[in-house]
Amino acid sequence: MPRFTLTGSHTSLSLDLFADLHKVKALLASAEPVSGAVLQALEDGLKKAGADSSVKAVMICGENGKFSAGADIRGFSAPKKRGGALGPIVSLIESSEKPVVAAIEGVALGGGLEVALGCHYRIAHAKARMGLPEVTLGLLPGAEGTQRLPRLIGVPAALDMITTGKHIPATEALKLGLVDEIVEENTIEAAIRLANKVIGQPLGPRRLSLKPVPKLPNMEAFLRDAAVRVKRQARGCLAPELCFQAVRAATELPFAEGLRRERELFQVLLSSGQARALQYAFFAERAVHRWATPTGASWSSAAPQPVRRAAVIGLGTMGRGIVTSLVKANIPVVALEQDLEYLNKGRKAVMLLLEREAMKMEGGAQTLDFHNPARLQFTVDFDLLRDVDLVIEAVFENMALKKEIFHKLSKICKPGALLCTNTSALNIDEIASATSRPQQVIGTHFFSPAHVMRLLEIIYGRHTSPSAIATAMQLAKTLKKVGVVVGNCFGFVGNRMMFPYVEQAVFLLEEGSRPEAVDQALEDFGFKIGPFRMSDLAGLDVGWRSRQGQGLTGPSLPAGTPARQRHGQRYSPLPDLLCEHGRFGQKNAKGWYQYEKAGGRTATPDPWLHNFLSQYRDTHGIKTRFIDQEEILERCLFSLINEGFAVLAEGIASGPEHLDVIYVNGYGWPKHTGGPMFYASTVGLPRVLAKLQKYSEAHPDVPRLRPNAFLKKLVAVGNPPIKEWMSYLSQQSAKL
Ligand SMILES: CC/C=C/CC(=O)SCCNC(=O)CCNC(=O)[C@H](O)C(C)(C)COP(=O)(O)OP(=O)(O)OC[C@H]1O[C@@H](n2cnc3c(N)ncnc32)[C@H](O)[C@@H]1OP(=O)(O)O
Repeated sequence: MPRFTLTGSHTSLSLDLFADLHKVKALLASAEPVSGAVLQALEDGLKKAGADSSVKAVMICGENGKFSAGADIRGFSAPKKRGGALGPIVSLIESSEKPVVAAIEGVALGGGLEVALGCHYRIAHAKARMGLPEVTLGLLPGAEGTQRLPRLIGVPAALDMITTGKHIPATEALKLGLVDEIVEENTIEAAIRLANKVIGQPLGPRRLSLKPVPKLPNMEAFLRDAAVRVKRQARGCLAPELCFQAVRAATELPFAEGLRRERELFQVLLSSGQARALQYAFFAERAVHRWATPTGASWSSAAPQPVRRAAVIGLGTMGRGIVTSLVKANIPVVALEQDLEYLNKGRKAVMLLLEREAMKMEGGAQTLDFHNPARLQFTVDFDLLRDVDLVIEAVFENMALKKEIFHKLSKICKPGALLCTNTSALNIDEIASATSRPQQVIGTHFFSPAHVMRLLEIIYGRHTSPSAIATAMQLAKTLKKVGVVVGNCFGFVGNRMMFPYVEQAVFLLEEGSRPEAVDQALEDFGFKIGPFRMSDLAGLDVGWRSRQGQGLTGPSLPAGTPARQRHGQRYSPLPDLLCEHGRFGQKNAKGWYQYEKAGGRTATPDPWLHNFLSQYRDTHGIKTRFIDQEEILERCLFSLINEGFAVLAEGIASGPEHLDVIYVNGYGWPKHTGGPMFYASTVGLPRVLAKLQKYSEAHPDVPRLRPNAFLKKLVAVGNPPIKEWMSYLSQQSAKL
């Protein structure tokens, strides 16, 4: 059988849409409008195969063990490039009079999977992954995928894949009927065998466009529930809802009309700002992986050390999540606590988390081996840390305690061991000063719950070695997290930018707003959870202890300090007062809201709090005023963004995408806006500046509302695109 592949000897066919990753990257470097050429080559190839009577079947495969990662994402924002041209090619494949078999190895994603859906048969390697991730890029599968997939695997499974964009393993694809066969050995040979077998068999039943969408006994009810679910999960993101509409069209319209609807919806998404933001977020995540420090260290100059065994100190909320994360990544762990009581409590909690994770993984290829002491050992004996490659300290935020632990580690651990501190704000250099090896001390700031949240903020100190940074970045990858390398300052990047945001939220309460109004505005903007609900969840006492430590409240506050001022700046004692009234948040059923019980999750507005706020305003002579949603958003978001410019100007992060990746992955910032700095670029820096100026004039005692000099400079030079921002930072003003 003559063989026609998309790749191999027809190398030109493997370009762009059908490229393996290596090729996609190569393409990006070239200015050639290759996509059209590839589509043309495909069309020509198919026509040639159709016209050649010696060709009995066609096999489509990828190159270098990968079927296709889909369209070149950068192409969506390129001028004149419009998606959709692939659809007719997929139709052409399907209408072939000779059987076409897709041989799927590696990945078949997006347009790649849509090509496979046009084929009459699909065969996949057992390790292959498939998906329609367009929704994660703010799009929908616009090459007829929303109409073919439901016909093949049914509406519930298709809707799930298309609205979440998840990649599924070949084993699951086989169960769903997405592929006809999976093989452990050579996929291409197996595909050729299959093609030979099906020559001469009728193709009609294999053409998905001719199949009806499988009926459900309760399709209407199913779609109604699904619509509500998708909308709730989308939280303001357009793509999942439009993906849903396209799939619903498949259930209501004939194939050709469904395609028209798919194209219309695709165009709406393509021209939306959200698609641009989500595509920016895709590349931002990859950009932060290419870390560099002011001294020029990077992957190319620093090799990560292997982490064969790790230790975690402290089994509180963070430590438990970190242990779970390490076990899930198959790294043997020693978990250490200060005494047996804490150890037993921690062990129980870790085991519970791991049981739950094991249940989630049931039926999958991987299993969790955590009952074996060689994989997970609980101890109170520091000596067991002698031969670990890496230690993560996760005790509570107390500098003296952390220094004591690091001093001990420096004496006990083997010379090459990496010493990590899971602090959310404390000075890495000061912690490192307690050791004899500051080059091996690094901050690894996990986010709660640590086995779930994707972000790992990696903080280098003055003496941290490049290899320590590379090891921490490699660890992030092993833990399936996104590591972001940042410099050392109070709160690092994430929390430092969060301070002004929370500060504004509380000031808004002083001036007349309510927690539920502020939370609602920010949740409508797309945050997973507003600042007051978040603070109740985290526990109000955490911040209270920290402020006491900083001398901002509590017994060490000098007598006569004005209630609403610290160091000459505006300060709100509201959060302190709530704690003094014994309101610590969810843990004791009252905080900014009231809850059904201690540990309850349902926040209800609390008349006590409303009354307390009006008394507070009376006491301090504050005239209550109505604060609209616009002011809430502008003050909270723009003050956070303003701090972001300060972070960039000080060289704490090497680019705005670092800040965006941190916020999207660690702070619930809505990804479809790209992150705070990308959002600022879409709002327009002149507008951000003007608003900050306005609010700063109204609140001269709030320094964090004063527009940062870097922001002013960017406006002065004409509001350049985000990718050019860093070039306007003078060498002198940046540490980088
Ligand atoms: C009408 C026609 C419409 C078609 C719709 C589409 O096809 S939209 C595109 C759908 N495809 C995707 O969303 C896949 C995106 N890629 C990935 O999920 C992952 O890259 C991967 C394929 C699973 C591989 O992951 P891995 O961790 O191994 O590598 P990286 O993610 O680091 O990627 C390596 C480099 O390749 C670049 N890249 C990958 N896919 C694309 C792509 N589709 N377009 C452009 N570039 C892509 C990626 O950016 C990395 O390069 P860097 O230089 O490091 O940025």
